[in-house]
Amino acid sequence: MHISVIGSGYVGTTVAACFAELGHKVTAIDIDEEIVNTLNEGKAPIDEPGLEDLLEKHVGDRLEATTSYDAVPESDATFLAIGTPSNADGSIDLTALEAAAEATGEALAEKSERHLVVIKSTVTPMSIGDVLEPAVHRGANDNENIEVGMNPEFLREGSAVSDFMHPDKVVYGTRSEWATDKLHQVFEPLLEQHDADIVETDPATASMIKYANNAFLASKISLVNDLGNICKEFGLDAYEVMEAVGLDDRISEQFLRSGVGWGGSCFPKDVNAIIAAARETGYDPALLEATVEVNDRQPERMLDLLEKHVDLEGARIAVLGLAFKPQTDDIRNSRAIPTIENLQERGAEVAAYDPVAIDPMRERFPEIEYADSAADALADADGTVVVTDWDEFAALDEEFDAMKNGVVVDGRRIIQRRDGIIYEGLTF
Ligand SMILES: NC(=O)C1=CN([C@@H]2O[C@H](COP(=O)(O)OP(=O)(O)OC[C@H]3O[C@@H](n4cnc5c(N)ncnc54)[C@H](O)[C@@H]3O)[C@@H](O)[C@H]2O)C=CC1
Ligand SMILES: O=C(O)[C@H]1O[C@H](OP(=O)(O)OP(=O)(O)OC[C@H]2O[C@@H](n3ccc(=O)[nH]c3=O)[C@H](O)[C@@H]2O)[C@H](O)[C@@H](O)[C@@H]1O
Repeated sequence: MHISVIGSGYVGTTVAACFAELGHKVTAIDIDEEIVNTLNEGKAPIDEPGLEDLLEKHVGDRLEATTSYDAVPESDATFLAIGTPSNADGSIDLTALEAAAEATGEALAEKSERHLVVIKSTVTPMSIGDVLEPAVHRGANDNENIEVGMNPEFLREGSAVSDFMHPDKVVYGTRSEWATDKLHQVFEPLLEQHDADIVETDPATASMIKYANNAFLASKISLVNDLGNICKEFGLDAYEVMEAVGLDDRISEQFLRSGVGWGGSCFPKDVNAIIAAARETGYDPALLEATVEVNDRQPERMLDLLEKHVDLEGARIAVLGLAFKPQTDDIRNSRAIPTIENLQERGAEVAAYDPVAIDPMRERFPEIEYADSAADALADADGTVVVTDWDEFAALDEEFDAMKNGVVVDGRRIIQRRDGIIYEGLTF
């Protein structure tokens, strides 16, 4: 098959490279010329394990990038993987996706065979029928050969290629048997090599499945954090408790790591978007609001613990970890951001370190000190907080001896307790 993929960010580039690996001819389309040029050199515009190998293998052969939508009508199906950020009130901002949907429609206005346009972006259920389908059809001058479907994506940053190639489920959100068959032709080569459940449903339900998935995972972590905070008050270790709880198959051992909370480009925006969409209907999503509230409180709790041992006014505090999770330089909604803001409000001087995420954080906080290593950040520090669970922090040992006061508040349960430090786990 020939597939066009509009948008070459985290999802679009991964999807395009993986479709090529599955044997499809792929045209990747992005408005950003720099991204297109990078892709056509066989290089990855984002840092994801295995992605550049796939691009090197397929660019110039099965995979080509361009800024032009001309290849859209020549392809058999088009996937839209455009960002869906938040408005100031948390609701979904569809501006970029709607523009791309309309441009896709325009490219298909003269097409005389049936063509499937698939929304890959995460969008609120009603926005497909209310905004995106109308945009495609408006662009296509109501060409009746064009149909819109939904195929949500569940990959994680840091393991995007592997997650795409080994999904638990593939969701086909369509309005006709023809569209379901078309989507199945796209995924058949993947499903031949990997056993995944196929869910066949309508587009709105498909997009709600995506929100429910992310809301469930974010709420699971917030629940674990709430229980973890209670454990801490009782002097108990939430990790020991959750290890036992996770033995229950109905709960599962995954996503039970308590600490400073969830960040990233998706959980915060998606939980807020579904809350805003629910409120628009008049429904008050009380549990999801609590999910956000618990998450927002964790950095402050971490600093309250620190302040039990250190007067933060004028103190030098090392912040270990700036990325929203390990194996990425992505700082979007990282828990390091409220942690640093809060430290500044409390009068502390921040010495920050991360193996890869210093440059993006420097743009956000140009005024703080960035250390070249964890050891340098710890030197002469009055205290340290651990925000990201990078493996290299687990190996820290005598580096703590260079601290002025060896107070360590561990937001991720990654630091080994040792003599000479005052260790406080956030939930343990
Ligand atoms: N990042 C992730 O791990 C995941 C993201 N998603 C969802 O996938 C969607 C895309 O997310 P990302 O890939 O992270 O976004 P991104 O911001 O990394 O990439 C979007 C790309 O679209 C391009 N673009 C914007 N307007 C365009 C237009 N009119 N025509 C062509 N290209 C255009 C931009 O230049 C950019 O390269 C979002 O809805 C997100 O929620 C879903 C699962 C995982
Ligand atoms: O919609 C999306 O974009 C994606 O969002 C998440 O993926 P991602 O944000 O890349 O990363 P996760 O591994 O889920 O971690 C998210 C946050 O939760 C935190 N987390 C995770 C697990 C845990 O037990 N505890 C915990 O605090 C991480 O530190 C991180 O800040 C989902 O896991 C993906 O399935 C989904 O496709």
